[in-house]
Amino acid sequence: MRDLDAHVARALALVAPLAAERLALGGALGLTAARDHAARDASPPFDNSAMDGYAVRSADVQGATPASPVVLPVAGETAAGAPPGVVPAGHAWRIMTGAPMPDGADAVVPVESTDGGVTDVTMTASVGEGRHVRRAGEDARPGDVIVHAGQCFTAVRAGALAAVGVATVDAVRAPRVAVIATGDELVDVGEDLAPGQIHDSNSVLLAGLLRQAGADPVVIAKVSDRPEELLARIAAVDADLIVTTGGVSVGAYDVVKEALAARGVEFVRVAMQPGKPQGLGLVNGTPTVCLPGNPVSVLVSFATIVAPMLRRLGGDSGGGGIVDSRAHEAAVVDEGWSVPPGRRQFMPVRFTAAGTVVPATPGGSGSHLIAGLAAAEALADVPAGAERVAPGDTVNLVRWSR
Ligand SMILES: Nc1nc2c(c(=O)[nH]1)N[C@H]1C(S)=C(S)[C@@H](COP(=O)(O)OP(=O)(O)OC[C@H]3O[C@@H](n4cnc5c(N)ncnc54)[C@H](O)[C@@H]3O)O[C@H]1N2
Ligand code: MOO
Repeated sequence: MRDLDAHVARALALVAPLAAERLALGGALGLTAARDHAARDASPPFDNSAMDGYAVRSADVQGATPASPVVLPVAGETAAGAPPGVVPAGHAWRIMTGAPMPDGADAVVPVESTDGGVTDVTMTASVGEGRHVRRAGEDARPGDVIVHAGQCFTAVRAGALAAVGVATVDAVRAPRVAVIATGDELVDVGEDLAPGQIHDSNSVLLAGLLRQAGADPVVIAKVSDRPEELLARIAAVDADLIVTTGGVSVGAYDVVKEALAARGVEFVRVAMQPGKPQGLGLVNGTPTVCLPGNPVSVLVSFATIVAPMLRRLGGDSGGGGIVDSRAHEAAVVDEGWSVPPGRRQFMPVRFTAAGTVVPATPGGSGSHLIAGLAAAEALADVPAGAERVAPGDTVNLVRWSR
């Protein structure tokens, strides 16, 4: 059996980063930055107040207490969105959160420490210089790199770029992926099941996993166990990656193996559970991954083999391992389970209220337990050689979307 890391290395050797394209910021969500993206504007763009209150020269309110308040005339006011005013010495300036500091002021007295006056204001607390003032550029200065090449444009990073005035970005285009489920037993969800039939859930699962990973599932198809049908479907595909499910094992009707073994795909057994039977190769020049049919095996194979390929296609330079090298996570196990001999195990787990993990499906690791998988929040990555995972053990976690 082939070691999983060796298999992933071969998978990564099949793919190379795709070209970049210029996009509006909002259209780049989930894609990878093709270059560093720097701030155009400062954040904050100007000195402004962190509080509703009064901008003052801090020296003018020194020593103010409830017992000996300081009274200052109010020279004017600024709301957020208005240009800054000018506060003369010995005066206060009414100001709202986010409004620009008036020239002359160096601190803000919150309204709670005043009587809220509009012509004169009584201050019952002093403030130090700079208090409650948000300085221009303290968050970012023009030219500061906000998103680095190779990082994903997440919602948070898009928000950060918007704040510093970046409206257009260069992103690696989304990988175009064809999903082909195989099996005579498959019918679309929404249709009634005749005896022996099951709903094609792998297509739905894979298309969703691809979307969540920032890829574009351009083909979502299901074919029968006839090799000609599979080959015709593949011949019509224009994609960066083909992912098939089912038909890779040792059964009499293992269509994928039958059709693709002589066309560039190598079928191997990988030392993991689930997901042992796997195929990998170039079909008509297109990187092709053939996953087993069991739905839990599909999820595990996606997280361990397909996701790193998508990251490489998307230009991610981050190591190319199973897990994004910057996203390691671990958890303590609350309820143990057994581990198959000689195979690295990926157990679907869910979190307890205490932050520990337990198997997501009662009874453990059946690779057909797709409905039970709805409770899963992560995969516990258990090294080969362990006999059991016991309560109190720490396990590494693998996620399947970013
Ligand atoms: N004699 C042996 N039998 C099996 C072995 C083995 O080593 N020796 N390995 C088992 C393991 S492990 C796996 S995993 C499966 C892999 O089988 P295939 O990839 O050939 O997949 P199928 O036989 O086509 O399907 C397996 C299972 O999954 C269901 N399935 C398939 N496609 C879908 C779909 N699109 N949506 C939902 N469910 C699907 C299918 O009905 C089967 O129940 O082989 C074991 N057998
Ligand atoms: O290796 Mo199979 O993938 O156990 O279900």
